[in-house]
Amino acid sequence: MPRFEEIKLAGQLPSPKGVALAIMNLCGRDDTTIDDIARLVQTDPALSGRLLRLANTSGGGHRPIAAVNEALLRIGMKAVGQLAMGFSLVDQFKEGPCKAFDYRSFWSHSLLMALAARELGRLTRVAAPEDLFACGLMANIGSLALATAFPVEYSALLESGSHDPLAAERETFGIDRRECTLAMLEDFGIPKALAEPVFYHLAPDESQFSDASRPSRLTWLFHTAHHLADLGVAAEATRSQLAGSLIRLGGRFEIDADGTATMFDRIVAEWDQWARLLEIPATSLPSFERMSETPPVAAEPDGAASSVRVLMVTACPTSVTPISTLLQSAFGYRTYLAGDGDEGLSMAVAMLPHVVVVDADTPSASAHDFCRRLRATDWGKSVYLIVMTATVDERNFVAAFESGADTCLCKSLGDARLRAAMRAAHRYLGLLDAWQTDRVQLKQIASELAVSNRKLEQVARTDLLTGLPNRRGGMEALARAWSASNRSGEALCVMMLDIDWFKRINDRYGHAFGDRVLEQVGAGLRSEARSSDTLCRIGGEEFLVVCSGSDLRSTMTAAERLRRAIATLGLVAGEGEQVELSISVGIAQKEAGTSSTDVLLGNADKALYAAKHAGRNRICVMAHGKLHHGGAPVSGEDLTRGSGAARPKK
Ligand SMILES: Nc1nc2c(ncn2[C@@H]2O[C@H](COP(=O)(O)OP(=O)(O)OP(=O)(O)O)[C@@H](O)[C@H]2O)c(=O)[nH]1
Repeated sequence: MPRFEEIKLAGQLPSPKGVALAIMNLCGRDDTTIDDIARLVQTDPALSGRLLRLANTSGGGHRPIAAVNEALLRIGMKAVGQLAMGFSLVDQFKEGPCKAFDYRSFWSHSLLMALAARELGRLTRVAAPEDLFACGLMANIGSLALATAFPVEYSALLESGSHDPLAAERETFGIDRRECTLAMLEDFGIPKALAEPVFYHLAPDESQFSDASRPSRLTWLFHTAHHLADLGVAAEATRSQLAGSLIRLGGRFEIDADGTATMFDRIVAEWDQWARLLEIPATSLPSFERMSETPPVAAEPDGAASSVRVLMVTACPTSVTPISTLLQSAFGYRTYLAGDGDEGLSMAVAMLPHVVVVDADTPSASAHDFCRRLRATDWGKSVYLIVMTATVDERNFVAAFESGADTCLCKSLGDARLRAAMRAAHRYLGLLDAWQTDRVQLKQIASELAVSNRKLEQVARTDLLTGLPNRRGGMEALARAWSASNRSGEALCVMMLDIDWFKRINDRYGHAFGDRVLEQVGAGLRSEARSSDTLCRIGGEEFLVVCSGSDLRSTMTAAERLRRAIATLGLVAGEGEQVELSISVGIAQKEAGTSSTDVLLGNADKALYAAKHAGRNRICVMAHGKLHHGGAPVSGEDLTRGSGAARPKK
C-alpha cells in the first residue's frame, strides 16, 4: 500500500470538519445547486464573511455584493468547496503538538502565497484566481501533514537542520512533504492540472512541462507566489536580494519592476486584512521599493566595514588570495568564492554582488563565457567586473575587455598597484550607488505624480457637490454606451432630469440649502437608479441617466421610480419647514434615425422641455420623432405621472 494511504488510514492527516466537510461533500455531487450550498455556508458566519470578502476583492470592477449566494456564483462552486476546506484547516491547525513546527508562521506564509497566486492569476489569466487562491493556501500542506502525523519525529527532523530536508523526510517517513502535498490535494478533489504544478513549484526546472505550456506557466506562477511569500516573511538582511529575484521572476509574466512593486504592495495590504480575518500573524512591511533598495556603499573605503559584496570566480582560490585579502582588509568588502562559471552565475543571481573578480586562467574559455552571461543579466550589467590573468599580454587583455570586463589585472600585481586599481572600482561603486539612489527617488516621484494625475483626472470627471460624474464624465459614459450599443445592437436610452422650481428654493432658503437639496437629490437618485445605469450631474439642477441595454418601456419604469423617490424625499428647511420637491424627466431612445449622441441628448432635452411645459413633476418621451405626453409609464400608455409643480409650501 502506498505510504500516503497508510498514513491516511491511520487517521493522522489534517482534514476538514463540520460545515466545511459537508460543503465539500455537497460540492462533489452533480445535483447540488448554489442555493443548497449557500444555505449550508450561511450556518457558518465566519465562512460566510470570508467568502464574501473573497468575492468582493476578486477584481474586475464588479459591484459589491452582500448576499452569500451571489458570492458563491462569483467564486464558482468547485472553488467554494476547496476554500471551505482550506479555511477549516487554518482554523483547526493554528497550534499543534509538533514543537519545532511554527503553525502560525506556516499559515501566514501560506496565506501570503494564496493571495499572490490569486493576484498572478488575475494578471496572467492562466487559471481562475479563486482556484489559485485555494491551491496557494494548501501548496505546502504536506509539511503540516507530516507535523500532524509524526509530531515528535518531525520536530526532531526540523531541529536537526538537515541540508536536504526532502531526502531526510523520505528516509524517516517514507514520503516527503511535496509527495504528501500532491496526494492530499488530489484527495481533496483538486484537479491534477493544478495539483501537479503545485508539486513542482519548489523546483520548476525538475518538471518535464514544455516551456510556455499551461502547466509550465502554472508551475512558475506558484513558484513566484512562493517566492513572494518568502520575501514577505524574510529577515530584513535578505529582503533586498529576494526582492531582486522577485523582479526577475515577474519578468517571466511580462510584469516589469514597477508592476512587481505595485503588485507586491497590494498583496501585502490584503495579507494584513486577511490575516486579521483568519487570526494569524502578518508582518508589517515597508514598501517594495524600500525593500529592494541595495545597501549603500561606504564613502571612506580604507579599513572601514562595508556592505560591498565581491564574488570571486576561480578554480584555484590561492591564485586570487592577494586581491581577496586586500579587498577584505583594506576596503572592508565581503568576499565569496565560486568554483566555476556555472556556480558563479547561480551565486550571482542569489547574492547580487557589487564586484565580480574572474580568474581567466582556469579555464579561460569558461571564464570569458561567464563574463558574457553575467553581462546579459539585469544585475550583471552594472557589476564592476575584474578579470585577472597570470600575464596581461595583448591577447588576454583584448579578450577580457571583449567579454565585458571593466578592467584586466595581473595576478602578480603588487599591493600598492592593486590598491590603486581598486580605488577606481570603489569610485565606480560610489557613483553607481548615487545613481541608484537618484533612480529610486525619481521612481518615487514618478509614481507619486502618476497617483496625483489619476486623482486629478478623477476629480476632473466628478461633480464635487454630489460625488457623481460631472458633464465631462457623463458625456464620456454616454460615448462608451453609444459605441457598445453600436457593436452589440443592444437598446440605449437616456433620461434628462431637472429639479422643478429650483430657483424658488434658492431664493427662499438660500444657496446653501439649495446645495443640500442637490446633494440629497443626487443621493436619492443614486440609490434608486439601477446598477447598470450611469447617473451624472451635468449642470446646475440637471441630471443625466445613461441607460445601457434598456428599452423604452423599462427606462420609463425606472424614470417613474426616480420621480417617485424624489417626490417622497421629504426635506426639512431651517425652521422645520417641509419642502416638497419634484423632478421632470425627458426620455429619448437610440433609434435608426438617431445619428449621434448629440441628437439623442437633444431629443431627451425636447422631451424634458415638454414635461416642464406640461406642468412639471412628470415624464415625457421622445420616440419615433414624436413627443408623448399622457399614459402611464408602466402600462406604456399614460406617460404622465403626478400633478402640480413642486415648490416650497407657501
Ligand atoms: N444652490 C445652487 N443653485 C444652483 C446651482 N447651480 C445652479 N443653481 C441655480 O439653479 C437655478 C435654476 O433655475 P431655473 O433654470 O430658472 O429653473 P427652475 O427654477 O428649476 O425652474 P424649472 O426648471 O423651469 O422648473 C438657478 O437659480 C441657479 O442659480 C448650484 O450648484 N447650487
